[in-house]
Amino acid sequence: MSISVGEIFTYIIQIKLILLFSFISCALIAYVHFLWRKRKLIIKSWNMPGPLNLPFVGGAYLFMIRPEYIYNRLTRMQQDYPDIGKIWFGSKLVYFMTKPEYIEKVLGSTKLVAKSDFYQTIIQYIGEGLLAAPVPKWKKHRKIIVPTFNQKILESFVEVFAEKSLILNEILDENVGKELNILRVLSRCTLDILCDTAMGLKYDIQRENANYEYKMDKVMQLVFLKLLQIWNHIPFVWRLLGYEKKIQGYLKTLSDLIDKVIQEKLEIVMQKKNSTYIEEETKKRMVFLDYIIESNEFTSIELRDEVFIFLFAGTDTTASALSFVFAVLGMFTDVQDKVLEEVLSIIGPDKTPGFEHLHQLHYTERVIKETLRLFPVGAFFLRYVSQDTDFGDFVIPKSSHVYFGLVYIHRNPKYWPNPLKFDPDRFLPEEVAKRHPCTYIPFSYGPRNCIGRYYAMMNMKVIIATVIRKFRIHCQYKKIEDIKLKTNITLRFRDGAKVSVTRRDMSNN
Ligand code: HEM
Repeated sequence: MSISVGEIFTYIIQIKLILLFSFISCALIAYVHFLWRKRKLIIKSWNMPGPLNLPFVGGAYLFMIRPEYIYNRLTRMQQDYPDIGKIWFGSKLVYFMTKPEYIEKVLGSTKLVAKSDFYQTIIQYIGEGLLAAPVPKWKKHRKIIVPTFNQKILESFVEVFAEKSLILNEILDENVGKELNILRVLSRCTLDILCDTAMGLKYDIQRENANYEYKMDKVMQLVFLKLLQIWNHIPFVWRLLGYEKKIQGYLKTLSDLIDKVIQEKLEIVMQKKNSTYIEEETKKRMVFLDYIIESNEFTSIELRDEVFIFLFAGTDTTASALSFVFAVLGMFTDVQDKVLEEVLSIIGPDKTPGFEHLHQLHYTERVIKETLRLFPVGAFFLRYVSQDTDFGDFVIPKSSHVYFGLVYIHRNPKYWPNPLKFDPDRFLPEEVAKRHPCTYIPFSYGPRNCIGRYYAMMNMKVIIATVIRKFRIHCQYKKIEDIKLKTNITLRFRDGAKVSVTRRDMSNN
């Protein structure tokens, strides 16, 4: 029996129709299943405003744009839905809030300390250190780590901040008059400082050319892409695009540094154990890594994860914040002159900055705070809502997530009049007292806030004081509006910092 060409054609059409029908049916069943599984969240969040959600992807289609524009879109979303809004990101219900009272309710709670599932990507590549750790581990580790940054220990770090800032000055001196990649120079400096202070190991990272900061930046860019571009959640697509190979390549160099840090430290600890005489000096220099090793509470993987998270959270953030401070000082010469004047009057023209000086640098501190208001380098973070939480007018249901985007929170005209004006006096104590504490949260807020905030402030003051006495800082941007932002987890200049330095003639500054 022979089959005609026409019949073959009809069969093919029929098979195609069956396949199409099966596909649509499967998609429909999957979608109904999704709606059924998420019914409680859907019903409870029904009246909350937010952008249009499409089946399967929710509002994630909004982020199908060039990565450098994603943060702007997130900021616009906060602006479009004042106080609070919601978006479905795939199967995740995410609230974004800007009203300080709401923010306080979440961040101030001792019950809502879990990080959102979005941190799984951080865990996958950087590990389960404090920043992303699940709650039981976080509680145990935070209790051990907090005392390793107490005032006495911080005080002993000032000497290192100053010593490493002098190397930074040498590097700046070699680059006088050139437009610098200031973020890179500062990242090397803060990494050098962190290895010496928190890890107790002396390296010469500022002079070495290992490019740790470059690779860390790349890792963060890729983590950010994986977080916010939903197709990257599919492992096959992520690999196909070549991102897995790239990120593993960058991670290799960072892993080598972490292994080196831990290996050297363990050797020192062993030597100490085997020696009957422990020098007073060694005892005095016990720091973060010594304490966590000697606590015997960390497995080798946990130790590695904590070192990694501190190398990232403690260096990239501070360097990024400083790069914005430098840009601001370069843009507003009157502010720069006032900072210099304060540094000269409190520390003097040549004296090494000491702990006793730092709390007297009031104006410098206000400049740093105002910079962190406009450029909150820990640009966003998320929490997981582990129980229904009543906000009076509405309830945020269990199993949803909350997104905090700091640029909009810090530039919200409702709480910050003339928000783009750079005005350090917003941080005079009497002005601060007028505001709700959650209008300004550069170091987050509540029990899971930044563990290194005092360290960071002291580190920044020493670096600024050291640099400003030797160099005049210049920046090509003229006003805050000119600085376009992007983020790779931490905040960055979209078009570079455009900062340069010239030597200061101290006879007329
Ligand atoms: C200007 C500098 C810094 C800024 C703006 C900053 C900002 C932040 C923010 C916003 C968070 C909360 C992140 C989240 O909830 O996901 C955080 C957490 C954290 N920061 Fe910082 N940080 C800075 C410097 C540092 C330094 C110097 C260290 C360490 C020496 C550090 C260590 C950490 C750690 C370990 C966490 C996680 C805390 C926890 O979950 O318990 N940070 N930081």
